[in-house]
Amino acid sequence: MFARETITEDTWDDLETALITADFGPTITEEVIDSLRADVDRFRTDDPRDLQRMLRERLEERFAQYDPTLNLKERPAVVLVVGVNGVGKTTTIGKFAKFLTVRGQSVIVGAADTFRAAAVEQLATWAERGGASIIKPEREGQDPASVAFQTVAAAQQQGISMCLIDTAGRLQTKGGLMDELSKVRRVIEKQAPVSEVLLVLDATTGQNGVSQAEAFIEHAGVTGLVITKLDGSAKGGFVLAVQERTGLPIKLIGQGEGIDDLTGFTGHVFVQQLVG
Ligand SMILES: Nc1nc2c(ncn2[C@@H]2O[C@H](COP(=O)(O)OP(=O)(O)OP(=O)(O)O)[C@@H](O)[C@H]2O)c(=O)[nH]1
Repeated sequence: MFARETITEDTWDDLETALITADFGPTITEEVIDSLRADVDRFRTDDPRDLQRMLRERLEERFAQYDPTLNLKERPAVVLVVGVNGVGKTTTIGKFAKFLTVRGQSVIVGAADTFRAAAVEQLATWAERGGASIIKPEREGQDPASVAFQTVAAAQQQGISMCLIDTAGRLQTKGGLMDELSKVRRVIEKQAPVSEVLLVLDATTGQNGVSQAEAFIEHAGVTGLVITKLDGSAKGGFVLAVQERTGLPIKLIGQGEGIDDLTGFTGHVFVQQLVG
């Protein structure tokens, strides 16, 4: 598209297809194309390389509306990780622990998803890989809020700087889940403020995944998003669509199943990768 001699009607058709295929969604696609057509007219250019540069600028402007900075100033900084089943919460916590430990932080993880013993063991494995200690429930089905409480208490007693709390992903009834989460939060806040509530979304589920997570967005006080499985999916546009749809900034992205496959989010870098 950008390597052609000139900008033609085919260029616009191809650009539209590319943006839709990358999961920007129809609204962003239309707005971006309309504004690029206006720019191309205004600057009287027919050079596809100008179009590529202008596309980069348009997307960067939109990303710049959101601040991806993690708020981890409190000690301990308590981070609740929420999201529906299978989106990559446990994996993300392991990767995030590693992300923080290599930056000199000490990390403790709380297994507040207490309903599946296997889930607790999976989290323990990831915590170990990430260099974090872990607080596990004493028995299956223990009140998640009490595990969260013990985790924050352990962080305070041991002077650990970061506290990552894994929560249940089941979408039982919306009411039940939200009651559970608000109890976890209330109990934590008796000891320490909650610095971040990160909602994990799977890029491969696209806009459907956002609908499934709506209850969290409405009721869990989410402060930022983590987008997982961005590797191997050509769905980078989802990253912008999801920010604009939820009004929430993306703070971390997962691009693989390995412990090091989590990075902070920089709109500028992301657009460079996406547009070239
Ligand atoms: N390719 C890829 N796979 C990922 C990524 N993040 C997680 N996964 C995979 O997604 C699957 C589910 O990850 P989990 O961390 O178990 O998801 P979860 O949300 O904790 O799941 P539940 O505990 O069942 O709610 C695993 O097979 C992970 O390896 C990623 O960034 N890229």
